[in-house]
Amino acid sequence: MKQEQFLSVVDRDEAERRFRAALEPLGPLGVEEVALAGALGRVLAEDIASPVDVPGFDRSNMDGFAVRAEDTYGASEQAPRRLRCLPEPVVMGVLPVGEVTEGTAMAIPTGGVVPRGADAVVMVEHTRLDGDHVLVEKPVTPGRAITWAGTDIAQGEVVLRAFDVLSSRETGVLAAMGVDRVGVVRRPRVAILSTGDEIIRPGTPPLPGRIYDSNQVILADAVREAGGEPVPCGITPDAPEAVRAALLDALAVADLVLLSGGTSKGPGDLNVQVLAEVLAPPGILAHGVALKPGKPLCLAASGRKGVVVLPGFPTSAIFTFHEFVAPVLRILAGRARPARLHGGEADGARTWARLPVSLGSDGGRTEYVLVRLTEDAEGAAIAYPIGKGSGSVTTWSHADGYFVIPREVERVEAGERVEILPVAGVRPRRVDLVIIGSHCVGLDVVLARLAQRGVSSKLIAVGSEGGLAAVRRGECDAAGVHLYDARTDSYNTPFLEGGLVLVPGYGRLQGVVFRAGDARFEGREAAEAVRAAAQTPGVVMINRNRGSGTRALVELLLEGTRPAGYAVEASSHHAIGAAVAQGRADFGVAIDIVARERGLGFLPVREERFDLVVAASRVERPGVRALIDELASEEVRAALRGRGLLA
Ligand SMILES: Nc1nc2c(c(=O)[nH]1)N[C@H]1C(S)=C(S)[C@@H](COP(=O)(O)OP(=O)(O)OC[C@H]3O[C@@H](n4cnc5c(N)ncnc54)[C@H](O)[C@@H]3O)O[C@H]1N2
Ligand code: MOO
Repeated sequence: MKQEQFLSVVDRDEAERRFRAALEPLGPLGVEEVALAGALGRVLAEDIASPVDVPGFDRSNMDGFAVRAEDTYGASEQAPRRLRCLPEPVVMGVLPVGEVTEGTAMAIPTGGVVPRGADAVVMVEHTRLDGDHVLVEKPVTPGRAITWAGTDIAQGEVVLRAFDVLSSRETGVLAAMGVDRVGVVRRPRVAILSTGDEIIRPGTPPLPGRIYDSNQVILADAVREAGGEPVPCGITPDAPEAVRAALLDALAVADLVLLSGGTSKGPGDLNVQVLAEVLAPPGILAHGVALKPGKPLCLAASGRKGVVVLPGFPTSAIFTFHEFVAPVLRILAGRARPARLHGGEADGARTWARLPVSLGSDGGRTEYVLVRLTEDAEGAAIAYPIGKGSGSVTTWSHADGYFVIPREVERVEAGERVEILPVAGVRPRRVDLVIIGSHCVGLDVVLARLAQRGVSSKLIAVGSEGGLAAVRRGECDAAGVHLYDARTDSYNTPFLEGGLVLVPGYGRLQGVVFRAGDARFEGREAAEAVRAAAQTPGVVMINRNRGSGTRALVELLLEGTRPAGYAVEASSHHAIGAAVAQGRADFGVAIDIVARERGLGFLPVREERFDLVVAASRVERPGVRALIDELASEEVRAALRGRGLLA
């Protein structure tokens, strides 16, 4: 099959308009009856009027005696009223046969039916027994300790309304009215199909070049959250026949069909062509939408059944799901709320935040930038863009919200204010400790300990320099840094200035990593091995990004040489480990933990310091105090050593 260009890239709102128009009239699906036991989370399809009074009878609220209030007037401990006890007490669950008349009382339990003639209940604590009489020591007014029939719910009263979502509060009320089956809106069935030769199921062993199917899971659960019922359809290879067969099956069972992947321009991106062949009119409505993430999105319909090919990249897939699909699902499920995720009316909390960094945008595409929020010293919100790209799976799960860069805007400057819109299902929460900077496994150890102590934290990974800048601007409590100063040949301390305090962290052993058994490195001394490798034809290195502490070390070892691979700059220790393990490079510089985790050879060079930098003005904050205490504690230092760190 030949590759075709995107039909035409349309505006976001135009794409949505076409999709909605094709599905019209759009409203809740039909009604189905379910047992109360399975009604949680369902949407009521009808108003519920109570078939009974609740309570169904005048009920005593106390253990005591049913009396005529007027017989107790004037009673006191000194001068109690003496009433004759009727021989038959009220029995739970049974209508009393006797009657309370002037000068008499009937023993009654809490929840018992108030007998004829009585208009109040005296609690047992205010009475004494005297043979077959009861002495009442306190007067009661009519109605005292009685709940009258129908005062909680009157028969015929509408208690729950159509489109109420049933939570435990509502199901309890239904039970109290004796209702055990309810009419609810049928849940839209959403078929979910992942496509791609490289996609494998979670739970199977990892394979080189393969990717776990995360879209299927996040989409299925997002469908549930929107009130739908996912119909997982598994993984289909990039083969038109396979996709066609799976699509036909999906169309037969579902109210809406979602595919992910295979919608851009690669040779395996055939899904849209299969759609074009298989779908009944109107077919494809938009393929290519001017937004980021999500450009290759394809919106289609087969009859009035929506069919959507979401981009394969996880962030793009879930973002476009929430933009275009979830609102439709909520309507079908009877859960529609009037406001859209963005635009016009408010939907959840909206806030403004300041951007700490400048940001370029493609222009020509509406760009959605997912952010993590923190606060500056004055409590103003700061929005850190999560710059991991559409292929990231953690961007969505880390995001506290997002902002929109309109099509015509090509750059947003540091310091500009942006409007933060909520990410579906997320309520930004305050944490006790915000750390911005470089990430390290050791930091995970410390933060896990803090969590056990009830100290919540948020880590925004922007690298050492970004962290230092953030702590200077007062945007966080601490920065994790490993910054090398060549002039003093030392770490971190030279970068401290007025108002910043160093909290000692730990060391990480840096060295040369290579595939175990490689005679060019095995058993040699690091500097000498790199010197020789740099002269050997065919040896390929992998470099670190400029500005990183490790890069400075690489330069030192290379002594001005530029072996093959020098221009390839990975941005983390793990990336160095992967490149060497997978044979894309023969050596690189990383920390020994990476070598150990991947079974690589390691030639030690020197220790790098990972410390925390705190603003002096924040040292006494409880979260920061706890961080300092934990880092100094012997348990944490032992745990750090256990992870191979020098503590
Ligand atoms: N030459 C061009 N290439 C690309 C363009 C373009 O305009 N011209 N658009 C880019 C954009 S933007 C996006 S977004 C991606 C989307 O591509 P597809 O929707 O065709 O998705 P795939 O190529 O199949 O996969 C992309 C990526 O996502 C991974 N993936 C796929 N399915 C899953 C899944 N179920 N779970 C987890 N991850 C999944 C897949 O392995 C790929 O890594 O195209 C750009 N390319
Ligand atoms: O649209 Mo893609 O989602 O930008 O990466």
